[in-house]
Parts: sequence; structure tokens; C-alpha cells
Amino acid sequence: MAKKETKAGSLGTVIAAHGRHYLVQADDIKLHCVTRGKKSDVAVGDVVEYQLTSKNQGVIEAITPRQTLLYRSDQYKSKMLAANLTQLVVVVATEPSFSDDLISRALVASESSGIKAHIILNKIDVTESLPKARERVGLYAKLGYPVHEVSVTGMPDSTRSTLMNLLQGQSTILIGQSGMGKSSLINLIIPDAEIATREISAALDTGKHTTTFTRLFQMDAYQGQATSVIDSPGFQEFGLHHLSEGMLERAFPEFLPYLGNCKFYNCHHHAEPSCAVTAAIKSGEISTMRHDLFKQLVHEAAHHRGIKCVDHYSAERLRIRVSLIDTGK
Ligand SMILES: Nc1nc2c(ncn2[C@@H]2O[C@H](COP(=O)(O)OP(=O)(O)OP(=O)(O)O)[C@@H](O)[C@H]2O)c(=O)[nH]1
Ligand SMILES: [Zn+2]
Repeated sequence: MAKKETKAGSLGTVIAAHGRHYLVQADDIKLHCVTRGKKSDVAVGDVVEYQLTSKNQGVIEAITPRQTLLYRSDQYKSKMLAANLTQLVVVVATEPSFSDDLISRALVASESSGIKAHIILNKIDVTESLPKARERVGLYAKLGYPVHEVSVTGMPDSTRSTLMNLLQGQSTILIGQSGMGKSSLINLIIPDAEIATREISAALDTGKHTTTFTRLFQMDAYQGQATSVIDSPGFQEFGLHHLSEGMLERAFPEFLPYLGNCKFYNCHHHAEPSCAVTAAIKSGEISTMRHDLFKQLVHEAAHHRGIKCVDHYSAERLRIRVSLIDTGK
């Protein structure tokens, strides 16, 4: 393979991050890289320019323009989950019970970052819990998010082909609560995933906490399109404090037909008279659960105004938009 280079240095993809230490896949080698100074704005999935400092170490000099950037944030800071994703896949299962709150937050994050979202319903071999789980994911299917039913242990072959169809040519992040079978899915499609994770963990000296970092697996390209899967550590919370009210209302696809039809142009869709969104809840077009989450997210974000990462976030979105214009997309 020809070595990819720019004037500033060689190019590689960040496949794992731990603190300010990064593992960069450059052609066939993995380099342990650091950034200059205190900079830590590198995300897994970034394509970076680096300079070699020794045989397997380097310094990241620059991040090439990102196509997308997925964030989550709490009241103190925003955290970049992954860069250059094309899709997000939420993994849920028939059991243990999954959280609608976490699914919807992940979907809102994907909408606001311009990333497609899918849902995988795993463990459909657990037939007692299947009807209820199907009914619950049906809400998301109605909103337009494709739902794929699989069973890693019950139907490994068809599960593998469903996954390969979904993943090929894409850069995908898998998100799921603990116990949904995310690791089982990864092991099914990437047989040496555990070995790779141990290697990454040793290279970045992450200690015993091997599952607490995000890592990217590069798979065989599909029709010339790079294919990669990012496994994110299971998390209980998915804060979206960086999203403004305007961004939030547009991240709920079921609200879109009603926006602009409220009596007040600056309607918060809360308790205002003649609100088209609350009318749609009454007529059953919008679910109360999703509207409650919308109000909760607006409430959380309201506590966040003025914190630096809002500017950082807006600047990044502008940068992505400019780079899309530059590349003519
Ligand atoms: N019945 C059934 N069990 C499954 C299936 N897939 C995974 N499991 C089981 O579910 C449990 C959790 O699977 P994991 O792959 O560890 O789940 P995870 O989402 O990675 O969870 P963490 O490792 O806690 O983040 C394990 O005992 C698996 O064997 C399935 O299709 N059917
Ligand atoms: Zn309204």
C-alpha cells in the first residue's frame, strides 16, 4: 500500500484514545502518539498528520477536517465520542430491559450530528420477552429508524450477514447499555477483537480497565469504501447539554411536520396555547415519552449556557459545514 503523506507529515487514523495518548493506525503499523503541548482535541476516528519520533511513536501535528463529530456532554464538559462516523447503531436486547431514555438520547445525538441511526434488537431467541421488546422498538421504527432483529447466540450466521450488510462501506459506532450483547456482536464480526483490544490496552498502558476506552476496528474495505466499527464503552448517562433548544427540537423527527405551526413563533412546546406539537401529542402522533425527554433535554441544556464547550461545539459544526462546502458535498 502506498504511504499516505501530506506536506506536514504522514497520515493515519486514530483507533484508540486514553487521556492524551492515542494509538494511530498508519498503513500496517500502530503508533503510540501524543499531541503537542496540552492539546487533547483528538477523537477516535480522526485522520491525523503525524511526525515519527521513533520506530513506533509519533507526535500528532494536525487533524484533517472532519466530516462528522459525535458528542456527549454533561454540565462540566463536552466529550467527543468519535469523528468521521457515517452511522450510529444502538444495540438493545429482549433482556435485560433497555432504557428508552438512552436510546432516544443516542438518536438525538446522531440527528444533531448528521449521522444516520439504526437499532439492533438482539437476543430474539428469548421468545418470552420478544413481543414486549418488539412493541417498544416499534416506536423507533415508526419514526423512521430501521430496526434489525438478530440473535448472536441463537442465529450466528444470519446475524453476521445482517451486520455485514449494515456495516459495509460505513464508519459505525455501536452504542448500548451493559448486557445487551454488544461485545458478543463485535466478537462475531471481528474474530480477533479481544486480542486487538489487549494489544491496544498494553500499547496505551490503560491498566486493567480494558473496556473503558473507545476503540476503532478497521475491517476489509467494501467496493473501495473504508469500513470501520467503533466500540464505545457502555455508559449509563448520555448528556446532551451542548445542544440548544432549536437544535433539540429539530433532532426529534416527529416534531418536524409541526414546527412553525404553533401560535407563537418562539413556542417552547411546553404549555403554550395553540401549540402544534402538544396538539400532536393529544392526537397520538407524538409520544408523551419522547416529548418528556425533549423537555428534560431543554431543561438540562438551560443549565449549561455560557460554558466554553458550547462555543467549541458551534465552531466545530461550522468547520464541518465549511469542509463539506469545500469538498462540494
Ligand atoms: N440468549 C442470548 N444471550 C445472548 C445473546 N447475545 C449475547 N448474549 C449473552 O448476553 C450476555 C451479555 O453479553 P455481552 O456481549 O457481554 O454484552 P455487552 O453488551 O457487551 O455487555 P458489557 O460487556 O457489560 O458491556 C452474555 O452472557 C452473552 O452470552 C443472544 O443473542 N441471545
Ligand atoms: Zn409549540
